[in-house]
Amino acid sequence: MPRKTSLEKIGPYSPVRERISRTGQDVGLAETPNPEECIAEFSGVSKSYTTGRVQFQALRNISCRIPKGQTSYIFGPSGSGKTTFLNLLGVIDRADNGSVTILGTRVGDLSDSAAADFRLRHIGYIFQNFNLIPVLNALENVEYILLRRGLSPRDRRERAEKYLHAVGLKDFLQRRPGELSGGQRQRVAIARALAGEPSIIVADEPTANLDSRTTGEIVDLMQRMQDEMKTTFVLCTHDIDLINGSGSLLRIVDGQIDHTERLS
Ligand SMILES: Nc1ncnc2c1ncn2[C@@H]1O[C@H](COP(=O)(O)OP(=O)(O)OP(=O)(O)O)[C@@H](O)[C@H]1O
Repeated sequence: MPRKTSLEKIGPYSPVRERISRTGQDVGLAETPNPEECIAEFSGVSKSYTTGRVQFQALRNISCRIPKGQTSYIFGPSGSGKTTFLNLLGVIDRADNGSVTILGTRVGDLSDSAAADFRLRHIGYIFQNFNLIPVLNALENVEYILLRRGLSPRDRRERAEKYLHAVGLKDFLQRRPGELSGGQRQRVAIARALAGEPSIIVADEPTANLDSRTTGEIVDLMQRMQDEMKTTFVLCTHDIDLINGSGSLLRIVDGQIDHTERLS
């Protein structure tokens, strides 16, 4: 029987088959990019949550690598463990077992204050509900992260303007989040994530609160920013339409990675 191509193995997600061109090569966990081409590695990672007396295993013995300078899509149905995965990669939470290594640092071994410092220096975040500070305007929202990183007022202003211009908000710098559309708010959040010039940007369902036209614009923007700046983006979604362009796909089902794919 002929060997199934990797996209055929994706099975019920037929839009992927239709929409994504590919190398046809199933990467396979053992063959995922060489360690030197990777920015992060999960090794035997498990994570469970306890509610009352019930324990739920959200991630089971996950091993994978995240390639540097590309977009990786963490794709899977609701409840499959995508956010849990992203929280470990974003150093927001710690694994129960196994290790998460980012830029050569086993982040689970860091103290709370060292983890906070690591997040500030290396990770940018984009959330589905934008998480902007309502009393600050667009410029100040972006400057705030740079203030925390110790940039001078002049450097903060220059850098915040540069990234807000890059995401198409040149004329909206003085607007507060409440005076911006959903798409514009997410553009501010993307500018904020980029402005810190982090090693990795993690984006958890970044278009979940946007209409389909705005979703397309935001997806294109993130792709363009990734192409131009060669930042590593890791984006989790249950929406196949977000998977656009090149990079890697990791599908999570029931807390396990059941498929990896190099996209082109
Ligand atoms: N803090 C928590 N306490 C208890 N259970 C949790 C907690 N966080 C997540 N879970 C459970 O762990 C599982 C994985 O959740 P997770 O949010 O990682 O999935 P997801 O793939 O991101 O889902 P969605 O696409 O719906 O956001 C789910 O069954 C969820 O109910």
